[in-house]
Formats: sequence, structure tokens, C-alpha cells
Amino acid sequence: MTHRVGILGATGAVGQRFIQLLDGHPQFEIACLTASDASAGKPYREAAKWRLDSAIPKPVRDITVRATDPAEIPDDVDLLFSSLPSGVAAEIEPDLCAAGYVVSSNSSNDRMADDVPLTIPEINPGHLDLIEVQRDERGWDGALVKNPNCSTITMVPTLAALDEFGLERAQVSTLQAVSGAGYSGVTSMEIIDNAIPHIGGEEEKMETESRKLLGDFDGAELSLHSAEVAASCNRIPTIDGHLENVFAELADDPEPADVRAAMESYPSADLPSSPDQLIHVFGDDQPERPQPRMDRMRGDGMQVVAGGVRTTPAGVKYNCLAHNTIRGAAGASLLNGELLANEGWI
Ligand SMILES: NC(=O)C1=CN([C@@H]2O[C@H](COP(=O)(O)OP(=O)(O)OC[C@H]3O[C@@H](n4cnc5c(N)ncnc54)[C@H](OP(=O)(O)O)[C@@H]3O)[C@@H](O)[C@H]2O)C=CC1
Ligand SMILES: N[C@@H](CC(=O)OP(=O)(O)O)C(=O)O
Repeated sequence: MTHRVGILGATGAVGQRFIQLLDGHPQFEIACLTASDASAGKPYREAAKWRLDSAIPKPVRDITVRATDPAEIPDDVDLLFSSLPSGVAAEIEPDLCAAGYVVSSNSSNDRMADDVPLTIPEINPGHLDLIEVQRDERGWDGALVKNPNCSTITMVPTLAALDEFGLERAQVSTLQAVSGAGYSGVTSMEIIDNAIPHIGGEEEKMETESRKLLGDFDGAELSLHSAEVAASCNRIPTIDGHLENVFAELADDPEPADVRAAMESYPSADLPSSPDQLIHVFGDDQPERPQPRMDRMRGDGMQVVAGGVRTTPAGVKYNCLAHNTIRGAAGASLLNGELLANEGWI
């Protein structure tokens, strides 16, 4: 069955990725695109400053961009993908859900709300059932589902794999690409020949969202994972792909080979956009990998890549990487949309 979908914030960095990923999608057909009032009324090809290295898909070029307003969304749209600035999303997403739309959102507002599923389909698909709680509490016919922050998505699959050794604490330092800040987020004068050791709000997101993703949902309430997470976030002059150095403290004492095996065998999901293998792991023979330019497009940008697994007195350290606007953003919302479709929520 084909579902008609809309993209909110379709002209932005993440919106363009949605359009690229939805081209030829087996389940979803683009029915409407929205952006700010400045773009509304223009054909997409004029409204969007297209910056991806593939052409704008033909069926999308002439679609007229609409204002981001519930009255503008056609009734027969089953699912809305949202990539709006979080302040704008916080205003409009609840109205859309109240109007009966199911929203798979990438924006950071409401990710930590008790009744909002924050999901990575390969990690915590069962959290989607929080929709029942959400509908009871908010009286919505629609639903709001979130994917996590891009740096969080990069690390959490590896932590989920480590949990079989008793994950007690994780510390992470990130090297984040400029596309994470959006097209006008970091100027060239700020970032060329430089690194910026602060990304507003990012550390707290990694520290809280990861514990929600790894937490337990008992059908009524969600409890956070007990592991403490501490993050330090840095912007570097790469275009795409967040690289992270993780130090994990474990109850058990696994060898690096055991850790690599746990990551490599962590199951993927049976969804159209899920990679065959969720985590690719480089061995001791390639300690210099993963690297952003070399590894961000593995699994069409949907795979998490790890390497450099070594022991520490308290557990293990390793590096991990994912494509921040694909696995970390548009691809993550798309996967949640596929899960919503497969589980009959749309
Ligand atoms: N880039 C990334 O790696 C990630 C981004 N995110 C999140 O995704 C969201 C989008 O990010 P990104 O694509 O980078 O941002 P961009 O600034 O590139 O794009 C923003 C989009 O929102 C639209 N928009 C802006 N203001 C309004 C408004 N007042 N009303 C309606 N639409 C508006 C813009 O339309 P117009 O073109 O008309 O201005 C554009 O389509 C943000 O919440 C961001 O935090 C999440 C994870 C990763
Ligand atoms: N802050 C992230 C991208 C982002 O927009 O995150 P969030 O979805 O949590 O707002 C980065 O700069 O790389």
C-alpha cells in the first residue's frame, strides 16, 4: 500500500534529504511540501537552494510549496515528516496531531516528553506503543513520534550492543560536521582552519535522549536506563558525518573481539530503509577507521560504523560514526515512518 506523505520544512538541509530519500520509495509518495511564508507559493525548484549532489527529483521540481499551516495540508495525507526549526515545530506539531495527522519529527522539541515515543526502529521499536498513552492524555487522533538528535543516534546503537556486558557509564566526545547546524548555521569564517568546542544544547541532548532510547517501556510508563552519560561536543570543518570517541564503563570485562562481535551481530530491522547490518565494525588492522569522508555513506548513509575498540581499566573505548543528515536526521524520521506504516499506525 502506498501512503501519501508531506514534508514540513522541505526546503532546508534535512528537508532536502527527505526529498532525496523519498524518491522512488516503495511505501511513500510525496503529496505536499511546506516551508516558511517566504517560500510559500513558489515551485519547489525555486524555493529550495538545492545543495545535494543528486538532481532534484523530477516529480518534486514543480510542486508548489505551501505555508506550514494545518489548513494547508491536504486531508488525504497519512503521514507528515517534520524538519522545522524546533521553535516553529513546537507551535505547529501539536496542532497537526490534534487535527488527526501522524507526525514523524526530527525536530528537538518534545523529545523528552513522557508520552512522546523517541525511537530508533532497530533499538526500541516497542516504545512506539507510547502513542496509546499520548492519545489518552492529549485527546489526539493523530500522533507525534520523534527521532533523536544526530549525535545521539550515532552512539546509541553501539551502547545498545554493549548493554549485554552491563553498561554502567558512558563518556563521549564528538567531532561534528557543519551540516548539523543547517545551511546557514556556521559561517566559513568561523569554521575553516578551526574547531569550535561548544554546540549549544547538544551535550544535554546526548546525555538525556540516550537514556530514554535505552530505557524500558512497560506499556504504561517509560523508565530511563540507569547508565550515566556525559558528553562533550565539538564542531569541525567536515561537511557531513559525525565522528565520536566513546569511553564505556561496563560491569563485565569483555575482550575487544567480544565487543566487536556484539556490535556486528546487533540485529537490524526489517524495514525498507534499514541497512542489512546495523553496525559495521573495523578491526585492529584498520585502527584509523571510521573516517567521515570514507565511511559516512556506508549502507546508503544508514549504517553506524565503529572501530578502534580497545580496553580501558573500566571497560572499553572506541570510535563511531554516522551520516548526520541521513541516519542522524531525515533517514531516521523516514525509518520511524516505515515502522509506523508496518505496525498499522497509519
Ligand atoms: N542538520 C542536521 O543534521 C540535523 C537537523 N535537525 C533538526 O531538523 C530541523 C531542521 O534543520 P535543518 O534542515 O538543518 O534547518 P534549515 O535551516 O536548513 O531548514 C529549515 C526549514 O524550516 C523552514 N522554516 C524556517 N522557519 C520557518 C517558519 N517560521 N515557518 C515554517 N517553516 C519555517 C525553512 O523554510 P525556508 O526555506 O522557507 O526558510 C526550511 O524549510 C531543526 O529542528 C534541526 O535542529 C536534527 C538533526 C540533524
Ligand atoms: N545540533 C546538531 C544537529 C541538530 O539539529 O540537532 P537537533 O536535532 O537535536 O536539534 C548538530 O549541530 O550537529
